[in-house]
Amino acid sequence: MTVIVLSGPIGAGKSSLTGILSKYLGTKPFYESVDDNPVLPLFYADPKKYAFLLQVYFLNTRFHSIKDALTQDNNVLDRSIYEDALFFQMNADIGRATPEEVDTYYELLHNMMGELDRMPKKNPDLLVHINVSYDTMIKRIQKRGRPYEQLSHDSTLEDYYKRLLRYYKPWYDKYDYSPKMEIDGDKYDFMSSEEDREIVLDQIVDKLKEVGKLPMDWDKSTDIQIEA
Ligand SMILES: Nc1ncnc2c1ncn2[C@@H]1O[C@H](COP(=O)(O)OP(=O)(O)O)[C@@H](O)[C@H]1O
Ligand SMILES: Nc1nc2c(ncn2[C@H]2C[C@H](O)[C@@H](COP(=O)(O)O)O2)c(=O)[nH]1
Repeated sequence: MTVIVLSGPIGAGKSSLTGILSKYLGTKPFYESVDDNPVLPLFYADPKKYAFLLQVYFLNTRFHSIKDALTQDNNVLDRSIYEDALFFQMNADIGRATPEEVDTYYELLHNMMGELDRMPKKNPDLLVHINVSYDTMIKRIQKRGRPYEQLSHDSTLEDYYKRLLRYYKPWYDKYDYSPKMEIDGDKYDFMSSEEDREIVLDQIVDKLKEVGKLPMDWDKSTDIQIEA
């Protein structure tokens, strides 16, 4: 079984690359709950009131996805559970959670991570992190068009998004649950450019070979079989 998780800020291209990668590798994609998430619009309308509820909602759905993913042979998840605390910590730091909510959240997270430790596969095999600049992030958020995420909807989101990018750098540097790699999301348009898509897929395949999850002689013409 091979588990690949994507990470990166809002609009970085995680869901898009999850779809591309899982199709390419012949594995199952797992997406985080966004369009069917009833708390997300409430959070953007009143972050202080809903930050804790949203975090618990996401933690719960991420946990479900991980459990589902572990019943499949190989899979790609569009966001890691390890980013959960990053989001909540940032929201707490800007006063959107009470100390009691912070304590309860960390206790819950700790309990859930403890459950993960008991699962047949504790950690992913590879984390693929998509780096984007603020400008790219905003362009992609606009392109995707969820109304409540737009700067035109709420100008304070500029500070929120810039802050989020600042939290990601140390988070990625510290991440050590699995091998990891970065994709340059500013440089490669893996959505519209076939050439860029190939470059990015090659980078991921090379890393999977390096960490022993694909045979060294594997190439695109071979039947796609991720090594157990
Ligand atoms: N590398 C890329 N180049 C150009 N457009 C992209 C790229 N990655 C994603 N997009 C576009 O940006 C938007 C956000 O991508 P998405 O995959 O939903 O991001 P995320 O899941 O990280 O929030 C979508 O409209 C998608 O088509
Ligand atoms: N407060 C939090 N917001 C979160 C979290 N995970 C995702 N999100 C938000 C950010 C986006 O508006 C939306 C989807 O995220 P994408 O990166 O997939 O675009 O959900 C979280 O843990 N806390």
